Amino acid sequence: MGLEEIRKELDTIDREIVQLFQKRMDLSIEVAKDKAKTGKAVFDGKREEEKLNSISDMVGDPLLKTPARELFRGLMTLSRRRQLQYLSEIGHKSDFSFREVGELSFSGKKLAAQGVKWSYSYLAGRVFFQEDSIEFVEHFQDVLEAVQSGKADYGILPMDNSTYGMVQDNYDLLSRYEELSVLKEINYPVSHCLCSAGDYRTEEIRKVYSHPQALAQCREFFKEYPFMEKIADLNTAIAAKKLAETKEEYAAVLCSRPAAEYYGLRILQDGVSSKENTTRFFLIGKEKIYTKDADKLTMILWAANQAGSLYHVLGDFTWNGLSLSMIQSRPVGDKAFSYLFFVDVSGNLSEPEMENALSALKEEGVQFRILGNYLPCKVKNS
Ligand SMILES: O=C(O)C(=O)C[C@]1(C(=O)O)C=C[C@@H](O)C=C1
Repeated sequence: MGLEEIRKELDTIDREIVQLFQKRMDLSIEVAKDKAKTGKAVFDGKREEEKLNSISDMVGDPLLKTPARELFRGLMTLSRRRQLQYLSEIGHKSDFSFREVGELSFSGKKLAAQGVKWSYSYLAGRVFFQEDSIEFVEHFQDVLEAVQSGKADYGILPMDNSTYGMVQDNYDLLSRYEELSVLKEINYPVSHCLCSAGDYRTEEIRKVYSHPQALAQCREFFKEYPFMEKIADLNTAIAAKKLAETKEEYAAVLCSRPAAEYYGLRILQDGVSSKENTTRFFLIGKEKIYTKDADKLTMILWAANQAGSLYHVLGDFTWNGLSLSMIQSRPVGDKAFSYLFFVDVSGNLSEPEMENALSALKEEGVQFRILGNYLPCKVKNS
């Protein structure tokens, strides 16, 4: 048989497959109608497992058993997706404990930020809050404690940096505060300058103080000056404030330009970090709310430690046409080499696609927590 002939036969088979596929999907609606009456869950794991086993028994070629299982798992996922779509069309809503609100209001509200004035948390917080509504705390955890206890209405935390990656401690912290949620993402351009208390040239500096993230974001700079000792501090602006007080000789800090100016330091070099260096901050609140224009959702997933579980979980998003922009893992802690996943997905909780994807996860018994559904905000370089 030549290629032309083979293709003709493939076309005939595909036509039959499409007809059967349509027939199967029509039956899915009938199943959904029945389940709407009886209240049975869309997902029936036992039935799916039995079906997959009988499919692999039916397939003669051992090499085709696993692909056939995959094909039918896909078909049943589509069937569930169609059923959930139908159920949401007839008014069945899932409760994800988040409420849609008109808009977020920050006026007259207090924001907790780590550090001191002109820290990057302060600068990012200033995008939405007046100077006198920002209260400083010492550690990142204190930010979450302040929101949890009601001492502050909101809190701000750096989560990721475009040069150095995730702020692991803050992801770990956020996973532990179940009552809190993410209300906004602020992408703030971060440009560090090297500054000292005295009149030095860059090559005379022997010690550089800053937050470990800032020191890491300037690693290209340190390659040129390997003799400089890098010393971690709680915050870039705290380091600047301390140096202004101690006036330590041949020492410098990496901090924002406004921090250097405010604490009266001398700028030896500006733009030490890369031009594109941007930090992603989360604005944290206590209410589980989202706005109509929210188009990004962050969640934590606990995927079972078995073959393909993460693949199937993520499949629920792709099957619903939702794109994943980030996935990062963190150790769970109490069990060696057990991980949870932070996932960013495009979409809004009130859209059927999102509702369907999350309902599918819920029905499949996947453990997850929505951290927030928000509209990201990008601050331009000043
Ligand atoms: O049999 C059912 O209960 C269905 O909903 C149908 C179906 C399928 O497409 O075969 C889909 C979802 C269930 O998890 C199991 C099977």
